[in-house]
Amino acid sequence: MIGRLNHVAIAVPDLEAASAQYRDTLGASVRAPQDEPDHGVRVVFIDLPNTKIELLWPLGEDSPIAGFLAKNPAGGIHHICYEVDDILAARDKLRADGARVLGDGEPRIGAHGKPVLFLHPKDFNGTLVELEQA
Ligand SMILES: CC[C@H](C(=O)O)C(=O)SCCNC(=O)CCNC(=O)[C@H](O)C(C)(C)COP(=O)(O)OP(=O)(O)OC[C@H]1O[C@@H](n2cnc3c(N)ncnc32)[C@H](O)[C@@H]1OP(=O)(O)O
Ligand SMILES: [Co+2]
Repeated sequence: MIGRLNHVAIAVPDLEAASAQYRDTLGASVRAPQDEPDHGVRVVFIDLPNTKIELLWPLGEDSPIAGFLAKNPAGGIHHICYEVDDILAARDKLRADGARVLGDGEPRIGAHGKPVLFLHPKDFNGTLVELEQA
């Protein structure tokens, strides 16, 4: 079911500093910030030869990453995103296997304009998993 690793997301306390570090110190290709108000984050994508890094910064009062940053003030790996061919079929199988699909279970459009879903970290070895329709 899961396919390519689409991105690894890192929550950061300072998006400009993290972007500059990846661009200047690590010599990576860093895209411009994009606000995702529906998801309560501002994101910066970093293109790697085999996947992407998604830097996440909280946008708005009730950002879903605010709690994570409060617990991890220096930042940290927040989630991993796998691609799936059919996100609704994936959702239904995951539910049938007892995994918790977050939110109301309906895919929402993510940062790449594709439907995404999130799976509870407690069901996947303490790792928040995002699925993105390939
Ligand atoms: C623009 C879209 C973009 C894209 O790629 O397309 C994105 O990726 S948007 C990313 C931001 N959106 C989300 O993360 C949505 C899904 N996340 C959630 O619904 C919440 O963050 C949730 C439910 C995972 C955690 O909620 P909260 O922060 O309120 O913490 P809880 O106390 O409810 O957490 C319960 C339990 O889980 C642990 N936890 C929380 N976040 C993570 C995490 N990122 N990785 C691993 N574990 C996590 C938390 O520590 C609690 O554990 P406990 O042992 O009970 O303390
Ligand atoms: Co993501």
